[in-house]
Amino acid sequence: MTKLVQVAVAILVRPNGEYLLASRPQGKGWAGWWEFPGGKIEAGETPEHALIREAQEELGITPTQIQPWIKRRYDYPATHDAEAKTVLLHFFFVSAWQGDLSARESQQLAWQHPRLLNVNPVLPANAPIMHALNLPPVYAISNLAEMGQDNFLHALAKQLDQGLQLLQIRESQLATDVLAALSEQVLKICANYDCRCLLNSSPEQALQLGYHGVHLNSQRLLALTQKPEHLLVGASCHDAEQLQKAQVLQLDFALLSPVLPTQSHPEAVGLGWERFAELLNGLEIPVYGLGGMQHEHLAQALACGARGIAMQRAVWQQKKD
Ligand SMILES: Nc1nc2c([nH]c(=O)n2[C@@H]2O[C@H](COP(=O)(O)OP(=O)(O)OP(=O)(O)O)[C@@H](O)[C@H]2O)c(=O)[nH]1
Ligand SMILES: [Mg+2]
Repeated sequence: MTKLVQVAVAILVRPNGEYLLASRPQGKGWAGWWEFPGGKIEAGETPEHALIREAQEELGITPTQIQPWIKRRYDYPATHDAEAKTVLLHFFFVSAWQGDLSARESQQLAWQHPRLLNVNPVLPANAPIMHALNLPPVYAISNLAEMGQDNFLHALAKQLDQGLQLLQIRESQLATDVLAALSEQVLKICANYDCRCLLNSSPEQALQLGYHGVHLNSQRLLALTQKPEHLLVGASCHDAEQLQKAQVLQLDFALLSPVLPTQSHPEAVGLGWERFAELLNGLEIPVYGLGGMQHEHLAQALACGARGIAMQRAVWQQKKD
């Protein structure tokens, strides 16, 4: 049996979404590969303590805002410079720290834009993490039925100004020509921002209307045999079987709902956070929680291992800070 190594891993994030990678120094196993700063949890340490100690040792900073995220197990084979081992990685987001950041172990440091990874290779255990970081923590869903088009476009402009990066247009009640006109307007506004738009429809219609992506409902997901090309693809899931299907097809992300009771499906009880976390455990594709979500639920969703939250109502209301 190989040994199990517990590791605390820090994803340092700047307000603009960039995150920090470091190269593994010469002399360590997998030297030259890129990773997040961090290291082994020592006996008697909590993962948080190890995270802070490692950030001090490797970067000369003390994290002050720490958010637990995914735990991930990975089996490393033996290589020319390292023995075989199994790691249990405890990932944390670190969004604030004290001290001046510097490379204390002669490692190289590189800030990465979430969508333009420009260093390689990254440690193989991190592949699904890099994939998840391609996506932002908030996924907004349109709600014309309740808001009307003018209010929606107004609220959209405001959210784009505040950094919204992922949007689903979910308006299957609209006639084709009305949807086409709305889509043109939305895509035009979003083009001025770093926001990707998905249409809740068929891949064919999403492509035809010029969307960046398609969002499949669970029925479309279950009927799908191959990931549609040239589109960012998300899918709505309600159980383990649907999540598995989204993973097998290597979709870009899944939406799992309803986490909490919601106005749109008042008859549904909601999975609850515990079941939500259970369903996410071990999954390799990024997942958003949907159903009764408010901005303040983001930390809880991340702690369950989700990439973030999806909102159809609260996202269009002004954030209370
Ligand atoms: N720091 C870090 N380690 C990772 C990541 N992904 C990943 O698989 N690992 C693995 O987790 C283990 C971390 O050990 P480490 O060698 O960095 O430990 P350390 O900083 O305490 O250094 P040490 O070698 O002096 O004990 C390594 O096996 C490494 O391959 C990551 O993103 N960051
Ligand atoms: Mg380390």
